[in-house]
Amino acid sequence: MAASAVFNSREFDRGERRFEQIVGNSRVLEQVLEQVERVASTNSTVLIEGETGTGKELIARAIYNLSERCGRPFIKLNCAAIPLDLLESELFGHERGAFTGAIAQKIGRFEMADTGTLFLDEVGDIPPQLQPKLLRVLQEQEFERLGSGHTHHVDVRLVAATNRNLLEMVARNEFRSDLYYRLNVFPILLPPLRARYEDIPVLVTHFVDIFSRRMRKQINHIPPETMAALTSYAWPGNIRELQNLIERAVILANDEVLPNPLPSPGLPTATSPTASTTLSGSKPELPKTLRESERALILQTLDATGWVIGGPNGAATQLGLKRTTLIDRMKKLGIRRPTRRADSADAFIVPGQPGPPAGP
Ligand SMILES: Nc1ncnc2c1ncn2[C@@H]1O[C@H](COP(=O)(O)OP(=O)(O)OP(=O)(O)O)[C@@H](O)[C@H]1O
Repeated sequence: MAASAVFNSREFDRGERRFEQIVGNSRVLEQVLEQVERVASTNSTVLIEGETGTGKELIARAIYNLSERCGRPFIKLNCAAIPLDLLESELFGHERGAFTGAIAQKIGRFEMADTGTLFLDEVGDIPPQLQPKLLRVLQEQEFERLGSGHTHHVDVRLVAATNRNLLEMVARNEFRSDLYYRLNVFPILLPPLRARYEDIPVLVTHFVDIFSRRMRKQINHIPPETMAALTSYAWPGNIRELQNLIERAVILANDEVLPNPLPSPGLPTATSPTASTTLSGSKPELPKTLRESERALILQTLDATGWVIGGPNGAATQLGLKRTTLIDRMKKLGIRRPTRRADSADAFIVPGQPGPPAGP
């Protein structure tokens, strides 16, 4: 596809093609991949944190692929997808007759992953009553199947992922602190797509390439205004949402031109409930100039962070900027915190019009 030649992707430069499936050229992604390379060869537990759709599973597989355990089992379990009463047996297995319905012996994921890697997705969803058992297997590498007194010894490397804030869960007594510290040996934070918007053009061309080939459709042109719109959208569903919208755009494409899959402001949103809303639920604007794109991105990020500028979760960090640089840009772009007008509970002063300054 012609467009992929236009947007140069650093993934093609990575000499050893160690991260073939991971596309992006932002500094933050580079830093994540540096951490992956550093930890992969060890046997240490890794905790991958990030919003849904940011690529946590891809990172878990990359750790496995670069590790000495590559070629041995890679077993995955999404803890949120299994009913709570079945999770224990799913993890540790059971003997026949261990509970009503246990008509045969079952091997659990820890046993399946022996000598290899276990990827526990949504680890924050492990219920409190199971957490001590998980802690034990991580520390001692031993466990018993349900309904059995026989202790099994395993050699399993754990990679866990979560889109929840485990530290806050610890503070609320929903997650055991000893398990948290055991999981948090080597944390890797995968930032949301809106905090690495430099990755968007290469991801767009990557997915256009994949879907156009799959659908045997030629796409030769991505109009700059389409790319600008995609680059300034907040992507609450992250890369998964981008992937799905590009698939739709390829289906809709005519004359080898990729249409803008984001709904226009004011149009009905039936085709895409997520694509049509920002994190705050407002309609995305489609900027035409670079200045408008920058303004839209800053506004969306401020919106998503509740107008908090500083701190680890603030807009400046999310945008990869120093706090003072962001404040400076906000002043130049006339961005001020929206506020309610005294005469109407629902009316807001339009961002960019005079209003009180943003929060810290
Ligand atoms: N950097 C990337 N380059 C190419 N594709 C990516 C990238 N990151 C994510 N993807 C793709 O986006 C989709 C979502 O990624 P993945 O399932 O790894 O996200 P996740 O964070 O594990 O999501 P969840 O929290 O919902 O389980 C997958 O199809 C994955 O291949």
